[in-house]
Amino acid sequence: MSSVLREQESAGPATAGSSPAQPIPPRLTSSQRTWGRRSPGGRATRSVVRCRPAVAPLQRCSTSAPTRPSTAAPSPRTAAARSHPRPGPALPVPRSPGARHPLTADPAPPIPAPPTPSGPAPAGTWICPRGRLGEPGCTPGTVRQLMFAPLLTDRLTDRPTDSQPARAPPGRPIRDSLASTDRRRRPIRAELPRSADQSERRREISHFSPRSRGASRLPGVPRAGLLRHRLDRGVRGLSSRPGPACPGGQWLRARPGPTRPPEANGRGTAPPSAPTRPGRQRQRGRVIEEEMGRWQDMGLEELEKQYSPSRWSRRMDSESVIQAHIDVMTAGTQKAQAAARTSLHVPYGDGDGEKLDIYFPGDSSETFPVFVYIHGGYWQCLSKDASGFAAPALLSQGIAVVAIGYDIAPKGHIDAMVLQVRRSLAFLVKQYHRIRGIYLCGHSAGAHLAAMVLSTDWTEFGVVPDIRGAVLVSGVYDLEPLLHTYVNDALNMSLEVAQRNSPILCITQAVPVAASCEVLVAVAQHDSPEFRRQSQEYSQALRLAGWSVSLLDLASVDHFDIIEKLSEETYVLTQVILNMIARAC
Ligand SMILES: Nc1ccccc1C(=O)C[C@H](N)C(=O)O
Repeated sequence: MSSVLREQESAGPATAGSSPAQPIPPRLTSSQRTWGRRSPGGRATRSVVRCRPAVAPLQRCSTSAPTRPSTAAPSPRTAAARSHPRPGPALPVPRSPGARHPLTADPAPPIPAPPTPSGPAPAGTWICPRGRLGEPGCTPGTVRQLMFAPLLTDRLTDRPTDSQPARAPPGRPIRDSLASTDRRRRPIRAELPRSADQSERRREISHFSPRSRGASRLPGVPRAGLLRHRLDRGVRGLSSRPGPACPGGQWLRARPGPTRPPEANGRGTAPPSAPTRPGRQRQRGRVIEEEMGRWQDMGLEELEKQYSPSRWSRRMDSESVIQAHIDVMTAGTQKAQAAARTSLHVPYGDGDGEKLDIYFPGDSSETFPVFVYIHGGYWQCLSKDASGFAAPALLSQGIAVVAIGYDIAPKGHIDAMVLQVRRSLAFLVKQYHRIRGIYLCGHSAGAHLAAMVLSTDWTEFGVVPDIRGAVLVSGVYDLEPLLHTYVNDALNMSLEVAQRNSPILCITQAVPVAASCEVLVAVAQHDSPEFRRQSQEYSQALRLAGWSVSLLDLASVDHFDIIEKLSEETYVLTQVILNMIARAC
């Protein structure tokens, strides 16, 4: 181990050197473990699993799952991404037993035997193997529903590369502010051949999913051109009181009003009460159907609401849910630091913010998988000091945790943040030779940064991190809509910056080895429709580029507790991550 990474013994009694690193224990039945695996030949699988943390009564589940035809035509945006100057991540990592990692001095350890199935899945586990629903491993109460991603076409347009930020003139929808570029754009359909099998599946899905009648997509995500989504009424307005201080940065709070003058950062004004299209409402608190358009057609007020995750939580009001999030993440991290052996504030660069925290599993003398967490906070809030909360659940399974720090805005610029997280990974790989695979995880803005890491050309870094999995939780993958919201006040992105930092525009064609990196895109039921759409479209685009991707729609959670609960060993996402690591080890 490099001296820079030598552990500082800050271990508490619980884990310090006590338990030897255990191989990740089996948690799922053999059929369950096949969930999300790659199809023969390395083609990406496509699966959307809607799941519920608690055991829920089985509604119905289908019995077969088609894979995307391998002859699928790439979307124009994917095609554009392929010609992007950045080449795809090449991950030439030997996986055979006894092989040497090209970047380590130590021989790679023998690959442990896959976990043996032992009994039924833990309560609340919902994982469904593709094509095996209905088999013994897929028991009533474990599966809510299985759906397939739709073929989203309306956002798959080619983009201008203007360096001028877009503006929304007063009283006009965002779309009008894009007129100079948008009118030149012709929406290009990226439909894939639709087999009879797929049509059949859509019928099955709508039959089995009464709450998503006729929709073969995530609820809340638009059908091409027209969004018919359901959401609870009772979205709370925001208080005008100033919010609590946000550790690591300024307080983030969406303003209720859109009355701001046009500014150089790309935001413009919008009508004070830019109406969304009329929706059909039932009673307060009950499910409604509402029609909305693309983000370009939204008024600024609606767009700000869509990009204010706290306004979609059903647990608390906007300010409370953010404050609770900060508190929970910080307290969880402190608890983890008190119990684990750690190396804190390890510099990976010269900048003040370029530090990372390492949490070591009980026995770190052997090689171990590393879970690298990139925090969220809209690139303006939180820090690595609130990023160790998931460590206890992972350390106990022999997985090290690394929390990455980066310079948030306004000090940090989005280009710099992307570079920092890339450099932090390169640093880890160069400095520490006992890493047995990296599993990236990012939440919200951190998911964006993690997604940018996936499209890194590592040649300029001199190393190729062995990224075997990526878990992208409630992320933003197309930054352009943010240009028109309060989020860009601190980020100050131009259209050009937003585009070159939009993962959906940087997707690289998966090469066979890169395809062995499993990507899990997770989104919360109570994320906003725009967040949900972004997750769906990004996962779809990755899949079309040959990546192995699963889209996970987590029921009964919002933008914040979807990640907070990672501190719980029994939480479904924790189980998915453990399972992903077990499969890849
Ligand atoms: N993702 C976060 C993580 C931590 C703290 C805040 C956020 C936010 O997104 C704040 C945003 N202004 C909101 O209205 O929800």
